[in-house]
Amino acid sequence: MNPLKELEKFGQAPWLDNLGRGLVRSGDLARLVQEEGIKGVTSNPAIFEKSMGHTNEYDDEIRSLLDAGKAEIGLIFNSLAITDIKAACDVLRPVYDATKKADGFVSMECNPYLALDTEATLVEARHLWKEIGRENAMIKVPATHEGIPAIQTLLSEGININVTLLFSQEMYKKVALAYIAGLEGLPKDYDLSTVSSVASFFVSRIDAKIDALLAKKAAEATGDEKARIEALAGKTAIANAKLAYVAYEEIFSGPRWEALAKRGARPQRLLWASTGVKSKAYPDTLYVDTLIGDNTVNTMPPATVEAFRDHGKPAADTIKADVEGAHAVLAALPGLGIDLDAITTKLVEEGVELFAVAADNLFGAIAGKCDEITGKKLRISWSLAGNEEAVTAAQKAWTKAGNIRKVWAKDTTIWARADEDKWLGWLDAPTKAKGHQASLEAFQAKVKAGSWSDVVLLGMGGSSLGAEVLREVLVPGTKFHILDSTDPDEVQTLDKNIAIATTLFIVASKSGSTLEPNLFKDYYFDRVAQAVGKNKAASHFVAITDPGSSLEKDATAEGFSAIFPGEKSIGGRYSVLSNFGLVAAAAMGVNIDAFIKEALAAEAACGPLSPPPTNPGAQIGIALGTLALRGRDKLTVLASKGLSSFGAWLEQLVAESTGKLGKGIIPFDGEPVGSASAYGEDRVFVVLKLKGEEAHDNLVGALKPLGHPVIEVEVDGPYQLARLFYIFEIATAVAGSFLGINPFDQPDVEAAKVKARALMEAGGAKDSEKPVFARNGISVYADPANAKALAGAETLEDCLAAHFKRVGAGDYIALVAFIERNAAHTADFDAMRAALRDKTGAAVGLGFGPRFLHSTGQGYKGGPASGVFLQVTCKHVHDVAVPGRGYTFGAVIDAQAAGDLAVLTERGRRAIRVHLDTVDEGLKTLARAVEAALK
Ligand SMILES: O=C(CO)[C@@H](O)[C@H](O)[C@H](O)[C@H](O)COP(=O)(O)O
Ligand SMILES: O=C[C@H](O)COP(=O)(O)O
Repeated sequence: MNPLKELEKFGQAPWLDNLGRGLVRSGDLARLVQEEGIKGVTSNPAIFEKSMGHTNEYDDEIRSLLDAGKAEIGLIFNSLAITDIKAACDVLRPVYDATKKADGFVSMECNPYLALDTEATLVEARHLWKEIGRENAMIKVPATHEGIPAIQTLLSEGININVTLLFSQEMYKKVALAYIAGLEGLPKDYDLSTVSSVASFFVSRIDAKIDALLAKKAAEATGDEKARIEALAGKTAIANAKLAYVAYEEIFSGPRWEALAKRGARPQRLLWASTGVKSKAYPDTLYVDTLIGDNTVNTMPPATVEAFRDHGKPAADTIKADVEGAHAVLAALPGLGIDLDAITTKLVEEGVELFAVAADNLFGAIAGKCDEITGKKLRISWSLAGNEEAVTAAQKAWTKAGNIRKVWAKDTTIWARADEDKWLGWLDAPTKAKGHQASLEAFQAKVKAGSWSDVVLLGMGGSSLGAEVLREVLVPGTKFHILDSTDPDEVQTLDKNIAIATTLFIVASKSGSTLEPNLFKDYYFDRVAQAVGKNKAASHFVAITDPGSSLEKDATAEGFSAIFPGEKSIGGRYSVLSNFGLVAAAAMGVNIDAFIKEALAAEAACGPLSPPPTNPGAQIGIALGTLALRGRDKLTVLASKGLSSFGAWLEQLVAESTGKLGKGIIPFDGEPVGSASAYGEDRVFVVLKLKGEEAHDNLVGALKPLGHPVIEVEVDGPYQLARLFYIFEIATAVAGSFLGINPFDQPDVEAAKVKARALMEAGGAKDSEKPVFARNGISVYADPANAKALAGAETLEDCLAAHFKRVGAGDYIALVAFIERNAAHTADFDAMRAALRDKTGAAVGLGFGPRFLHSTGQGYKGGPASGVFLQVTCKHVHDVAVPGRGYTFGAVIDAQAAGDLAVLTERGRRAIRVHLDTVDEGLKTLARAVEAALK
């Protein structure tokens, strides 16, 4: 007779420790059940890793899940695994029926990441039980200290439990008692025969550990002692199992148990797991032959099933043989310095870890499959220039610590343990956007029907930069304008470019209280009222603002045509995939459905179960964080034409998120490209590329051999912009963890705002101090500390030379200009940036005020003290009054410049101001002077 089938006679059920789609589909499992006497199936993360990660058997289901928009890795895994478990349950159902619910079970393990979390295990186990929906399923919960209470609770809810990762007698007893207590917790009239449980006692792993120690001891011993030690090899695991069986017989007898048995309860069977031999020195059926006993299970890997069927030795109660000898084996260990308790404790820890690693690999493999099936639309390539090891080690550490899951669990311990958990609403912003896609599309239709000649978005920083990128990348040339400057020239330029009577205005401000958008609103409301009449003006206005903000109140009172809510748990710079970007996108004619789909794909790719090696956001963040700690903290953005606007948004995200407490990654966007040798040792390059476009390829090619780290991200088309937004949000949050800061506050933006407000209240900024230099309509101002550095300077060139002479290794330069942001001015500054970079070797940033105050301004003031600043202000020849405020835009921008400089100098930063009486001409003179100063 087939030895496998014979086991039944001796009360043991052979189960198969394997599951996969092919096994079920091919009919092999049914054959094993019908012909070979297999009575159950166990699965675990390592088993699923083999079947899902290394076959194509799941491709069809993955494809249809992806088509249905279900791209999250955990969701895909659960769906694939549950399909298999259900199918296997159906194959085993005849066994379940024939044995009157005593056998025929299929086990699915709870997510191993939850092994040390009672509450999460409960949620997961209940969910799996419900989803599988089969009476002959078992949910596997590990026998950790946290697992035991969950096991008892789940059993008391009538859920079948396979208790896994059991190694010690002590834990086994706790598990058996938890089973009894669980059954006792069920209602008095509950049919206890419907609840089943097995206690999976692991075998071969114990021998693997102990034998190694014995071998060491034997090597040190001689003669009889050596022989005695050698004779112990391959004995501990079996001895341990024998004693567990003794405990089993004790626990499942006596009055407490009998009371339950009378109500139909079945004893919790001991299941021998890990029964494939690990050492070739042992017979391959060792852990079956020796562990046969009444009411037991042995779950065997396929090779052991085959071996036992071929030459197994079924016999009655081998488990009960020589219990004395088993005691003697275990008693001999302490004398050899082997602490079995310590080893079994370690084995549980390792078991949890091993399954977590298997899950990492499994989820990574699923992520890889998804990319393979959909065709990877976002590709990352690296050249880490000597930092590979550090980055890989960091990636491993992040995987091991489960830090991506911690990000999603809003666990503040990975940042600065501040209030980071309150600012993570952006993590599932794409999912939420999908939920209100219809309202966005309705708004889009309304805007279209309105036949507006122009749409203008009024806002700052996080409320406007995303919209700017959306316009430039997705609908370039559209008459969608953005105003984010208080410079009177810039306001007037916009005025000239729009038809005021037929323009729709979107006032965007999360807080609703930011000065600039409120001034813009007052100004344009007045202008529209003049053009179309006071009572019609409000119909030309829409607001995007957080619920309860002052802007919401004003917009409601004034009767704006629509008010879109922001979300309080999403800070401005993380808000582009919420209404702040999406309402703007709708207004400018972006295909909302296509955009949200791409965002959802990124959310899925960066999800909690997407481990760092396959999680694009985590990968970039870990690299940026590691590199920053190694001195590569000047993030230089190089982009292809179609993505050239992305850098401005990225600058805000990175600088405002990381630049604080004297630390930070300082971003540089739009710096004119130079020769590879012009870049310092403190750079890290992020290259953004739209497929088919070139992104400074020659420079990038030359940077790598010079040892500069380069991270290249290529996307297939413009709509993958949504992925870039999301991935860099994750990357920034992850990089922030490396710096140990809170990536969601912006303490130093406020400092400059306070100063500017105080100046306005005091009647505006005034040049009370004597300039250090003044000639031909250009004057240079400096506070006493900075003036010292300019001492003796007689010309503008002298001042600049003395100022920039202070730039040292690792420093950066920032040109901050409170003048109109336009192409001509940018070109003049670009010339200065290139010259300064080439001469000093420092990274050179450019920011137009007040726009940059809501962006890089945070990093400049709060980040490392390595900045050297040149502020440029100008005289306002044609100033513009802000209605109802009693002051002009010119006065505001002057106060903002003065406020910013005051904070910089207060903090001891190297900063001077150059004031231009005539901006266009003055700027050209300044550019020439910079050039001359560097000679
Ligand atoms: O379901 C169970 C135990 O309940 C099994 O799948 C159990 O996890 C496996 O037997 C073991 O993980 C296999 O262990 P090993 O052979 O890798 O040491
Ligand atoms: O980045 C955010 C800006 O400081 C603007 O803030 P706000 O949206 O509250 O107006």
